[in-house]
Amino acid sequence: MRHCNFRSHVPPWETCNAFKSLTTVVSCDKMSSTGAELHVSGLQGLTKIDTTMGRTSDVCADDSVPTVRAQNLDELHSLQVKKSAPSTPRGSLTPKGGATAGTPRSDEERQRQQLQSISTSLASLTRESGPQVVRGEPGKVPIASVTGRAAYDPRARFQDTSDSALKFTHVLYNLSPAELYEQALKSEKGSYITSAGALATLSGAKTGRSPKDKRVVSEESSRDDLWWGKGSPNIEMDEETFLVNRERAVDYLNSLDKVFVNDQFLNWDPENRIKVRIISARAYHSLFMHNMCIRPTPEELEEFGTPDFTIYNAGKFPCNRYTHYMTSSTSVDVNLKRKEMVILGTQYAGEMKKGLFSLMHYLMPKRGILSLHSGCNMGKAGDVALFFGLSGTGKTTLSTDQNRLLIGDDEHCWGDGGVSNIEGGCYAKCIDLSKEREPDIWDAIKFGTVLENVVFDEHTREVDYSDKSVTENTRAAYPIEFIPNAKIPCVGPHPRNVILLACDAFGVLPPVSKLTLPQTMYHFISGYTAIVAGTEDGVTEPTATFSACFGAAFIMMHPTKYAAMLAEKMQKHGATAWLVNTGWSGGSYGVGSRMKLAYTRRIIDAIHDGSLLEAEYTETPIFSLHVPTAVDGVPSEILMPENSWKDKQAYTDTLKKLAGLFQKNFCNFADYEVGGDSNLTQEILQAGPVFDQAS
Ligand SMILES: Nc1ncnc2c1ncn2[C@@H]1O[C@H](COP(=O)(O)OP(=O)(O)OP(=O)(O)O)[C@@H](O)[C@H]1O
Ligand SMILES: O=C([O-])CC(=O)C(=O)O
Ligand SMILES: [Ca+2]
Ligand SMILES: [Mn+2]
Repeated sequence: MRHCNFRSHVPPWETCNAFKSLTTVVSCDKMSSTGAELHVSGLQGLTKIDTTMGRTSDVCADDSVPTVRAQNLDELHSLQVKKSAPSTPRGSLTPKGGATAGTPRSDEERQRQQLQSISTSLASLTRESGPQVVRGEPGKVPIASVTGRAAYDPRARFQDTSDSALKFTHVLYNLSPAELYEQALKSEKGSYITSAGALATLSGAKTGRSPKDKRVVSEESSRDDLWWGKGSPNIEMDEETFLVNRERAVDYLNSLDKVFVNDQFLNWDPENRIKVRIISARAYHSLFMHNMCIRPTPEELEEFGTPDFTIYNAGKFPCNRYTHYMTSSTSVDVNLKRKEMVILGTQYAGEMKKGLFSLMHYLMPKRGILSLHSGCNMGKAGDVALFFGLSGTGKTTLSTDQNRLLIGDDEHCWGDGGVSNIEGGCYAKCIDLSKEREPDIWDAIKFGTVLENVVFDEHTREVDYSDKSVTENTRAAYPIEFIPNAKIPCVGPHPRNVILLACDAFGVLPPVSKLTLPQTMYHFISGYTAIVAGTEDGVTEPTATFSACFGAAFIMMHPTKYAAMLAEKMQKHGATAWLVNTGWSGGSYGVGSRMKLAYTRRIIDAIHDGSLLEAEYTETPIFSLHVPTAVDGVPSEILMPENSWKDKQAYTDTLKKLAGLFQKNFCNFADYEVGGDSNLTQEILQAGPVFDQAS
């Protein structure tokens, strides 16, 4: 038998058995000469094919399995996906924010209201009343739709001259993690499933936040409450310019085939819960926020109503640099009066998380509730600890503790009733993550978790957590219930211990010290940590970072406002503060080494169980820190830093250098007046390092 020519087009790796058997059956002779004739004769009616092929009926088909109940493939596929059933009968709830309070609503009415609300969120000048929104993916039969403008004013329908006004906006509303995985894998390059089941993704050109591109609208409702000027994270923008950026983001979102909408909550304290809506262009962003914010139950979602705050995340779409106030292509803009935030030119998801945190730093203190950049956990006996610290100092690592209940890893509120987590998830650093050292975080990286900017094996999809090829800021975002001993609801009583974390790359701060109240205020306002800048360039000198309230990038009011609230609450509830150095020991970066996590954990254990409070203390020079002489499970020689440094002169020089940096930084706050005078500030100032520059 001769083979056809087409056979030779097939690359050698495709000569599988199936293909071979096909080519032996379909011979060239039939293809070239009789093929056309067969087709023609087929039109006239094919002779029925004899399926018995001469066999007798004792050889039969395998019908031991019942056949599928479908007439065609479409029908078969429709059997696969079952419609979600509502978990409560409609109309059985008393709506809080809904427009139809008290009256039962039909499914359609409820969906129409939901879409109307989304359409209103997406209103821009091209359509005034919002776009025509359709629920569900483009190409699929719409589940429900509302026509934005036409619904308000049918006469105005033909006055629009913009194509975008005529276009439908497809809304993927509060999708589940599985649906978001599918969306990401289908349309977002750089989406992969890792061997553990997490969704690996890239955040694009930005792998961290862009604080210099953050703008806050100066308007009459909040202007006088906010902290402006030197040291403040609030760089001013006017209302008009905000609208220019808002329009740009909304028009971009509406130009897309589909947008993702998340309606979720912030704050586990039911009295102070905030409803947020996040409109974004990527499944990655939707899944990230699904994990990080509090997830509404189906019943709560039904009654969601109008959001208290809305984020428009245009992600990769840049701002226009010709726009007033814009100094780069990235802009993250907060408008407290409009209750909106616009993100242009960055896909880093942390902008949304921390943008909402800024909002809480405004809303909560106005209600007498302190917002905190801290982790929080609780012992079995109900003893709560807060962990403050700048990025990378150990909030997530140390609040995730197998012996304690996790309330939250990053953002909390402290009110009259105790503490509450603002978020519904955790955002852990993953660089050099190991199962042995951080077992709970390791196990939380599974189906549903977003893994940002990690590197993995192309075949096994096994993540290499030591790989910094994309960035050192690799991250995992997972729902808090992925931690087995999470405390749900994420609330707790008043804290007993307040732990200030610093990663001191100078290696001169003791691994642990007990703070007086003025010292606590001093270190809280200072917000110190030291990172090692430019390791790639061979620069080994640590750089001190001071960030007021351990989160200057997120606070909205003057730091002393938060500090005074902290002092008042600590005093009232009898909390003890500690300064824990999770950074270097035995010398600065390059000479010493990072504190063993196991030692830090023993120190934290001793704080929790109350034993450290009973310890004997000695005082350090210059910083006057009270250092315990012994901690169970920790070598005593590392407790006083000067004992662990070989070069004593280098230790003293480095200590003075750091003290000088503290003093210089504190000058920014030294003459700030609280309650009409600066007495409090003076007392706090005296709790800082004291030394003679010349000696
Ligand atoms: N002694 C130590 N104590 C705490 N963390 C340590 C220690 N040694 C090394 N580490 C590492 O330092 C990192 C601490 O990061 P972590 O995620 O806890 O930061 P964070 O304070 O939560 O910051 P962010 O606010 O950015 O989330 C982890 O990667 C952890 O493994
Ligand atoms: O916001 C981020 O990108 C990460 C974080 O928690 C912080 O920086 O404090
Ligand atoms: Ca963290
Ligand atoms: Mn943080």
